[in-house]
Amino acid sequence: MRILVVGAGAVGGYFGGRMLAAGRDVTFLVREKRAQRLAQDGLQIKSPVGDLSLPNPPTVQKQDLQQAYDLVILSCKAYDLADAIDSFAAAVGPDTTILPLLNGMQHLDMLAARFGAEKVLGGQCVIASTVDADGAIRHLNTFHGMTFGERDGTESPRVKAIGQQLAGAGFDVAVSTAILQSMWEKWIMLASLAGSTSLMRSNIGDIMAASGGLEFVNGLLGEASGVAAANGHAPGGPFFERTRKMLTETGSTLTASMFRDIGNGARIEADHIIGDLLRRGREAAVKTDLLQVVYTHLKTYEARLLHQPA
Ligand SMILES: NC(=O)C1=CN([C@@H]2O[C@H](COP(=O)(O)OP(=O)(O)OC[C@H]3O[C@@H](n4cnc5c(N)ncnc54)[C@H](OP(=O)(O)O)[C@@H]3O)[C@@H](O)[C@H]2O)C=CC1
Ligand SMILES: CC(C)(CO)C(=O)C(=O)O
Repeated sequence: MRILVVGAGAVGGYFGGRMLAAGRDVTFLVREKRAQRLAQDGLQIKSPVGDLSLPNPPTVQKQDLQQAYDLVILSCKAYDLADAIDSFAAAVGPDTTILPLLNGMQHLDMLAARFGAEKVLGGQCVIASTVDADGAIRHLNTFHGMTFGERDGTESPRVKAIGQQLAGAGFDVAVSTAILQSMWEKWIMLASLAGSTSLMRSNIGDIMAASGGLEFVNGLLGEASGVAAANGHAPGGPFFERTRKMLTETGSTLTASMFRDIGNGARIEADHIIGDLLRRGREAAVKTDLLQVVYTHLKTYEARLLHQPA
């Protein structure tokens, strides 16, 4: 199976690198600077479950993409999505399947609009990884899983084939018959964690120590869950309880990558993770007051980034 991984960043570099090391036919679609870095230093993964050093990983840039691939794994940030879609379009043929790993949901609609709904799987990954200043992928804990499935919940031959191809490639793989529900649940958790830690400028433990902190996090989780329910994906009881416990744990040092990105002056997925949830909530007349405050806060940060020197 010919696999094109779009982006060799924290997610794509990690999973693509593991697949490559396991002998899968993987090529990374990259932009010029990343291509140069990979040619010079190779793909380096630093991980508590095992480092990898892959000299000369196969890369291609958009102007050289000529053939269709069997599987396109999409791992760009949401703010790069429109550009990435244009970049990998030449790799999508009649039999190509697209497996996106972005957080949020809106990318599914954008991909379906461009390539046809039947080409697009649902997908998500459980990992915490980042790209160091030297270009190496740093895996921050021991979780590394990828889950995907048909959006209509069927167990199609193609998801079985992809599951077989990715199994044994050095990370956990699961084919799901309820991938949209899983994606919504992850979105609820992430929007609540990213929203609260970014707005309150600290970790969950500090928010819990603050007057009104517990009520704020519970309120945000309630709003996000309300939007999901109004969109036909009410969070399951066990998921909700687990998430509520995790997001309200006294002394927890938990933060979201969005909080850390803000600290580093980096770009964030404000529209994809919070703005889109807010929009869907408004359309369904769900209470979204706290989400609105979070969104305004994040958009203010983005406005400030625009006039700060790089
Ligand atoms: N990192 C994590 O722990 C997790 C991330 N996610 C989600 O996964 C998605 C990806 O995140 P992450 O990997 O952290 O992001 P990164 O910024 O680390 O990686 C994204 C990569 O996509 C590349 N890219 C963007 N546009 C193009 C293009 N047109 N052509 C080729 N390459 C392109 C970027 O290239 P360049 O280097 O040129 O900028 C970059 O290397 C996000 O939606 C995120 O929310 C989900 C779970 C965990
Ligand atoms: C799920 C979680 C919290 C794991 O890193 C995440 O995706 C993020 O922080 O952006």
